[in-house]
Amino acid sequence: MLLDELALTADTVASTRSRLAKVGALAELLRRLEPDEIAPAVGFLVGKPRQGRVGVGWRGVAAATGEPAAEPSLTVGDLDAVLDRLAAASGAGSSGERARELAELIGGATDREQGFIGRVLLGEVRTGALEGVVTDAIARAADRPVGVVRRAAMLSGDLGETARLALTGTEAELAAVGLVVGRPVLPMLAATASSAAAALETTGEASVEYKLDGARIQVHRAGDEVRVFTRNLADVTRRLPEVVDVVRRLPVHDVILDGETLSLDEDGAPRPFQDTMSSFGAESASETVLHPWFFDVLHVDGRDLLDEPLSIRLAELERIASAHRIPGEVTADPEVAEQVSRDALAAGQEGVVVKAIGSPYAAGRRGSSWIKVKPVFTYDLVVLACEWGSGRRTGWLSNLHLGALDPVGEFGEPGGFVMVGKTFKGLTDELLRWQTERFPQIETRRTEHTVWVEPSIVVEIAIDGVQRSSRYPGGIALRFARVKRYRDDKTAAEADTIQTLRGLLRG
Ligand SMILES: Nc1ncnc2c1ncn2[C@@H]1O[C@H](COP(=O)(O)OP(=O)(O)OP(=O)(O)O)[C@@H](O)[C@H]1O
Repeated sequence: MLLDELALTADTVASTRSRLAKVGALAELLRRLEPDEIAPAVGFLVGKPRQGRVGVGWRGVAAATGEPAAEPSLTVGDLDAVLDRLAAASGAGSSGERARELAELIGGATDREQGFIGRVLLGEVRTGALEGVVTDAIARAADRPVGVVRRAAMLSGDLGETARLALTGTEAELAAVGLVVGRPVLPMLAATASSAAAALETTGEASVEYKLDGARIQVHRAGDEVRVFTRNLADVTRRLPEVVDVVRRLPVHDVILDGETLSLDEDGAPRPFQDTMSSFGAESASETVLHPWFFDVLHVDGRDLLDEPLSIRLAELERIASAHRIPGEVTADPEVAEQVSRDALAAGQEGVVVKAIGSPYAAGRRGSSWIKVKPVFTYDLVVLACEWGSGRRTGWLSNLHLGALDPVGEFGEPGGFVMVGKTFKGLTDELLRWQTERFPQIETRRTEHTVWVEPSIVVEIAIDGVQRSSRYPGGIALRFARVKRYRDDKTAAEADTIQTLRGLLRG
C-alpha cells in the first residue's frame, strides 16, 4: 500500500470527532493492507513503530526536509525498511549514513507523507485514545469480538502483531494468545480515591497494601533466564542485578511477578524517588542497589493466574516469595485500612493501593479493582515551554509552562495540550541543570525569555487545587504548583487531562 493512503487516513482520523467514523475509516484501511504490511502500518498509526524510537530528533527531520515529491511513490514497506536500517545504524561513523537514509526517505515523500513520517519519527502521533480506536477497528476489519482482540493485545503487548493475527489467522488462534514467559504484558493500573475507607467502599474486602514510591517492574523467569521490564515494557534487566538475583533464587522454574523496585538508605528506609529513577535510567548497574518488592504473580510453573482471584494469587506469592512481598493487610474493616494507610505514610511511602480481593488481573486496564490513595494531590502534566530564570537562576531554564492533556479536542486538536499554569518551585539545582541541557534539544521555537519544546516530557506536579482563571484557555489555573519529579516512565499521552483537573473545582 502507498504510504500516502495511510497518511490520508491518519489525517481523516485526526480531523473527525466521531469515534464511529474513525473506526470505520481505519477498518477500511486495515482490510486493504497486504499481510506483511499490517503490523508495521498499525505501529505507524498508533505512533509506536515496531523498531521503537530510532533516535531521530526534530533537527534531523528538519535537516532532511526539502521540496516534497509531487506524486506519491513510497510504500508502507519502504518506511518500515528505512526504520529497520536507522535502528541498525548506530555507533561511530553512522551519523552520515543515517542522515543519507533520512534525506532519501523524506526527499521521496509528498507533502502529506513528510508530515506523517515526521510525526512517526518524533513519536508525535497523538496516541492515547487512538490505541483503543485502532483496537476497535481491528475487530471490525477482522470481524472478531473486540474483547478477544483487546485481550490478545494486552497479553502480547503488541497491537501490530495482534492485528496481523486477527486479520490473517483464525478466531481460535487469536483467542489462544496467552501469557508467554519472557514476553511482557501491559500492567494493571489503579483508579484513585480520597481515602482508604472510601476505596474500601468500592472494593469490599480488599488487600490494602503500601504504595511504595519506586518504579514499577515486571519480572519474568524461565529456568535461569530472568528478564526485568518497566511499566512501558522496556527491558531493564542489565540495570537491576539485585532483582535478577532475588528472582533466580525463588523456589520455582517459571514465574511472572509484578512489583515495585526502590533503593534503601543505610537504615533500611526508602530513598526518595529521584534516586531510584536515576539508577533505573542509568545505562548499567550503578552504585545504588535496587530491591524488589512484589505485589502480584501472573504465572507460576506452567499455570496462568491472571483469571484467578487476587486471594489465590497472593497465596501463591506468599508461598514463593514471602520475604519480598509488599507490606499490607487483607481486610474489610475501614479502620484497619486507615491504619495501614497511616503506617505507610509514617514509613515514608506514598499511600496505599486498595485491591478487591476477588478481582482477576486486568492487564492494561485502569479499572476500579485497584484503587490508589495518595494524600497529596499530584498530577502528571506536560512541559510546553520554559522561561529563563533571573537572579540566582540567571542562565538556567527555570519557570515551566505546564499543559494538561485534551484527549477529545475541546480546545484544539484531539490529543493536544492546554496550558494550566507555570511553576519554578521545587526545582533542585540538579533539575535546573538537566532542564537547561535537555530542553534546547527538543526546542521548537524561542523568544528572548522563553523556549518552547515538543510536548513530550511529563512532570509530576503537586498542587493545592485549581481555581477558575481567564488567563489560560482551559479556564482553570493550578494553585501552588510545585515540581515533585520528572516521570521518564510516562508518555505525554498518559498525562492527566483537563477534565480531571477541572473536576477539582467541585471538590
Ligand atoms: N502495592 C502496590 N500495588 C500496585 N501498585 C503499586 C504498589 N506500590 C506501588 N505501586 C505503584 O503504583 C502504581 C499504581 O498507580 P497507577 O496504576 O495509577 O500507576 P501510575 O499511573 O504510574 O500512577 P502513579 O503516578 O500514582 O505511580 C503502579 O504503577 C506501581 O508503580
